[in-house]
Amino acid sequence: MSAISFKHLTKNYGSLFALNDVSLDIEEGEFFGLLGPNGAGKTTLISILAGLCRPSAGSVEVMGHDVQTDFRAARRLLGIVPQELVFDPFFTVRETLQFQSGYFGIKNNGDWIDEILHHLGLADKANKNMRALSGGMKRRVLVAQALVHRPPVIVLDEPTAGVDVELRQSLWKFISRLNQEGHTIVLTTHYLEEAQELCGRIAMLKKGQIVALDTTANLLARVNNSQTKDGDLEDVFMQIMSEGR
Ligand SMILES: Nc1ncnc2c1ncn2[C@@H]1O[C@H](COP(=O)(O)OP(=O)(O)OP(=O)(O)O)[C@@H](O)[C@H]1O
Repeated sequence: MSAISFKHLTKNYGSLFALNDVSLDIEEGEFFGLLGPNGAGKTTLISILAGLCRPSAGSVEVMGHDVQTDFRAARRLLGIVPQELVFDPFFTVRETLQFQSGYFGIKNNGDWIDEILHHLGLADKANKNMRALSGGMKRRVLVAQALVHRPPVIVLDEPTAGVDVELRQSLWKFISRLNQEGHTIVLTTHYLEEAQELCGRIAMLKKGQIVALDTTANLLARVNNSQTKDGDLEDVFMQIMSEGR
């Protein structure tokens, strides 16, 4: 069974097709990268997956559960780290995570919350109000929030935008560990060197369509190395995006 299965997914706003007949299967245990320029449709794809946006046509399943007809089961299997920082400023970090656990009907989640706080370098911020945190710290809480219910599938939408080097490294170490433990990871990022280092397989989106889907190694091998630096995903990306213009 696939971790995530997008089936003939289309989303249009009038004549603008944010997604145009996208089909894609992400297998259990993969570290998968979703790349594309601004406006390619990455966030739309994730919003439909999260049940925040309805497709115009097609469907999505998370481990066999349809995100529309079987929303609760599908949502429980997913941990989503959104791009935008949205919080209740009056809660502390710990309260935010306890509240999120309650949303999934989980009680006595303190040990796991402590573990997440520790791995994300948030332990000393646990009792601070959300409004008192810096942007980078708030982003760490977003990651923590996505993990409170121990979801097998974790989706990160540009998690390192505006984040310092130290957090990037600790975040990737933690996420890689979760992947090694069997979690499926889906990542969107504009930092191609991160995708190159972390992702086993990559889909590239352009104007709502998949224009490349392959292992990272095969994508890197695609570009003629006499023209480019050896094995640089940025060159591959630029070449693929310029094709068929
Ligand atoms: N509510 C909406 N109404 C109209 N058009 C929209 C709406 N939401 C998204 N779009 C359009 O759909 C297209 C895909 O947007 P989307 O946010 O999915 O791209 P993205 O790949 O996530 O881009 P970025 O890298 O900038 O985050 C864009 O052209 C965008 O302007």
